[in-house]
Amino acid sequence: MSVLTMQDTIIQTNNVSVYYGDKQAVKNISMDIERNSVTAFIGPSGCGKSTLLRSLNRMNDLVPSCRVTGSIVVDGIDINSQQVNIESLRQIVGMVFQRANPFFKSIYENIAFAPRFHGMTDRRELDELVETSLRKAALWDEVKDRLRDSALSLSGGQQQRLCIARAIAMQPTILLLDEPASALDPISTMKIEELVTQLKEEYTIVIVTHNLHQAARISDKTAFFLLGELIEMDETAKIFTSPENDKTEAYISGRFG
Ligand SMILES: Nc1ncnc2c1ncn2[C@@H]1O[C@H](COP(=O)(O)OP(=O)(O)OP(=O)(O)O)[C@@H](O)[C@H]1O
Repeated sequence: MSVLTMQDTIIQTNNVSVYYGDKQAVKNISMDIERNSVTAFIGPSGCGKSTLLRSLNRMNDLVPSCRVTGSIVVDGIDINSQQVNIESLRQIVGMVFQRANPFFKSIYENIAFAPRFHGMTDRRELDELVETSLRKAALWDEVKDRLRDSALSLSGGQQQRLCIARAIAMQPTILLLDEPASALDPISTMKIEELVTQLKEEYTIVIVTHNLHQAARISDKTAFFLLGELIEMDETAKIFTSPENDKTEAYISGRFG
């Protein structure tokens, strides 16, 4: 492997399995994810996409029955090592969930709350961070005159972009998006898709989606999962036009799932 290739890999999973109690939800997954790319996880419901995604920032730690084996290296750090500080990890690897979950606070506070908690107290610095984060999440123009309004006064699509802005404010390297547009109308979905395409200039994005058209539109690489196994991962164009595996072909052509 060339040095350049190694530098380009920002997430490397090696033989990762995830169990809920005795049940194995993710089976021996080894994959490389490139820096500043969009990778889509696709596959039928229950195939382990979200479970694998959540293991990339140790969100599964919150599930007592959950156990992860194998190694996951993120930006050179073995994230399952005892020494890893989970808060720092989640700062590097931000996450946005299917249902927008803004805090019951103002639009401004949704962005400023965590950075302030982590020590940024200068008002001007916080103002700047709020503006930059909202701009990057393509929400600034819609909310700049109502920053003190409750985040809950925003539409569902705006709330989801606010959650993306909130994740961006922590200056992550990687953004994990778990079906971020599945609860949104087509226009809000389009905005999220445009946003993902812009954000990959600065961040590495891994997105779980049920929407195959969405995966085809916005991702560089696509990984197809079935019953906890990674069946095939390749350039998105290849997965959707000439996949190697018959099961991938059957799934993308709508024959099951
Ligand atoms: N907290 C949990 N406790 C026990 N089992 C779980 C838990 N979360 C997920 N599972 C099981 O693990 C398997 C994989 O679930 P996961 O949510 O990762 O799949 P998915 O591909 O993301 O599905 P979907 O597309 O429906 O969100 C499923 O069988 C599911 O029932």
